[in-house]
Amino acid sequence: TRSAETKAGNLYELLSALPSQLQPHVDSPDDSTFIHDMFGERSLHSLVKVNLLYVFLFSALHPLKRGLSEELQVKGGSGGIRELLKLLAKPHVKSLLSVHDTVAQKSYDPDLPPLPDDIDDDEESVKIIRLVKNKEPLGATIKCDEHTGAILVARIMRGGAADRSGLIRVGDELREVNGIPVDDKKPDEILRILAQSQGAITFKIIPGIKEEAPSKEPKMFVKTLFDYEPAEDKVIPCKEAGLTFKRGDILQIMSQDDATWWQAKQDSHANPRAGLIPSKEFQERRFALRQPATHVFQAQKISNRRSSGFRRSFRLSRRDKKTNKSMYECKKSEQYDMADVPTYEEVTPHRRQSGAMHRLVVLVGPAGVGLNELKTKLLISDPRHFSVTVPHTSRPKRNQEIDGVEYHFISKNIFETDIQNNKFVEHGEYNGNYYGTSLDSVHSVLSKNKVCLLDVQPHMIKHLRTAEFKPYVVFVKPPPIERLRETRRNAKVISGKDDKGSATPFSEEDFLEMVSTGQQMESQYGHLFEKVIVNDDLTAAFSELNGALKKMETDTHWIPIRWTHS
Ligand SMILES: Nc1ncnc2c1ncn2[C@@H]1O[C@H](COP(=O)(O)OP(=O)(O)OP(=O)(O)O)[C@@H](O)[C@H]1O
Repeated sequence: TRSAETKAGNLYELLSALPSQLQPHVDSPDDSTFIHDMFGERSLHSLVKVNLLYVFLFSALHPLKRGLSEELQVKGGSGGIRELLKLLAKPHVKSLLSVHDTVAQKSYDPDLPPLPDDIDDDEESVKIIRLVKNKEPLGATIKCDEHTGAILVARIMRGGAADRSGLIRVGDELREVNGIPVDDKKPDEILRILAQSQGAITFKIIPGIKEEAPSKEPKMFVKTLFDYEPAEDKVIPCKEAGLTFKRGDILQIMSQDDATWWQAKQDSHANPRAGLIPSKEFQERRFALRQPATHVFQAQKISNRRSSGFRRSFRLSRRDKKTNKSMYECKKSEQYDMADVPTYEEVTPHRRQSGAMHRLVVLVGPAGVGLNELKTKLLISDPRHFSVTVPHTSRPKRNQEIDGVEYHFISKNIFETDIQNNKFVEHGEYNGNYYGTSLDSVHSVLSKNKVCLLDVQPHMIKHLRTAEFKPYVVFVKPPPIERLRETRRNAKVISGKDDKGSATPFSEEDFLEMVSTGQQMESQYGHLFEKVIVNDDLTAAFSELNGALKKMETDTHWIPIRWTHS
């Protein structure tokens, strides 16, 4: 027994070491937890122990397998043998060994039922299918044919149990489940029978005439631009078959055969089973039907607040500290654009080739959140790598200023023509003069192979989303108000209401506005943000931003596929 225990001890060690040995071959955290749980199971350890004891008794004492007790008795009376005889005579040891034998001799091959003999001649092609059902759903949906009333397989979920079996096809007609005829039953009742069935389920099926051609569509990935919870979707044909996702998740589209319900799986999950998601067209349609009145109203409300809450400046490039704030009002239309219903965007992995132009870094956030502070820190940290644009203005040049350094000075007429010709990313008016950031000024930074840091109002992002700029949009978000009060105790905000642009400590109203504007921006434009950084502790926020930008340059990121074929 000691030797058996030593073996068992070694085996336990082996069992406990296995999960970490297997770790490198396991991709998903779910699988890793499963392996840990399985090898850590006490019942598995006990089984090993029983088996070893058995093996020890019957192979170590070989050839005494039969009539072991008698043989031992013949051998006579050492203390050890007597003890072993006593042990073997105990009823629970006897039952344990007989259980072992029963289990070891059992055949676990599926036991298929005989073919039913009542098959009609014209039902030659009937299929009897037996699937063993575990906790996993079957991965098929059924429907009642409008004309014939037959129960048909409506959909096979890619990667699900039915799909993997390869035995059930879309269009197959279901005749019986576990011997129960289904032709007089409604799909709901059949689903109930299926849900109640444990273990093996037998289906009698008439194969559909049209065999489903295996899909040869190329792999398509999308970034989701909205949150989806099938349990809350009143029209999904089968809630259990739905796929939950959060805005920003990357999904692989497995089937678009159905115009309303696509099949997709989470790219990051190892689970091969697809789930139902609303198709792009369907989601757009129902969004449009649901929203019209509220959206116009919301857009109006937001744009009223935005004149102060969404303000931005060209402060970094200016030397004149006195008038460096809120110099212009936004002129572009900020109406909600119904063409931009956020559903899915087709994406593809992208990695910047060394030496290739950098992606444009677009920073957005509510006024006062710290965009300038973060930008300045980046510039100081590596002035040869990061840069900002030089803005244009129609105001007269001051003595100490140099054209092309603080500003590009141009006349009001030229400024107006340039506006007409869409030469500006953003422009505005302040004290009777125009100010603006031109597209050329962005090109100029990028062509020097520098990372261009540009802060804009969030509604401008969509104009920058081009193959050339491949913008990497960072949203700088304010922390909760209690943290703002704490961290900004000594900070100054340049008041937008005050023409002199004097710096004053943040007021409670500034904090409230910052937080609420931040929330509005996130809910309206969040689908366009690639990175969200909470500017709580400044040093932490800066290092997070710096880290994200390094990754942007070296790692593979998902970008819209339309940016790759320009
Ligand atoms: N994490 C932080 N902790 C403490 N103070 C901060 C933090 N971030 C920014 N500040 C301070 O808040 C003030 C406003 O920051 P900053 O000017 O960078 O904001 P902004 O977003 O550029 O504002 P605006 O859009 O109005 O120009 C500055 O005094 C800045 O030093």
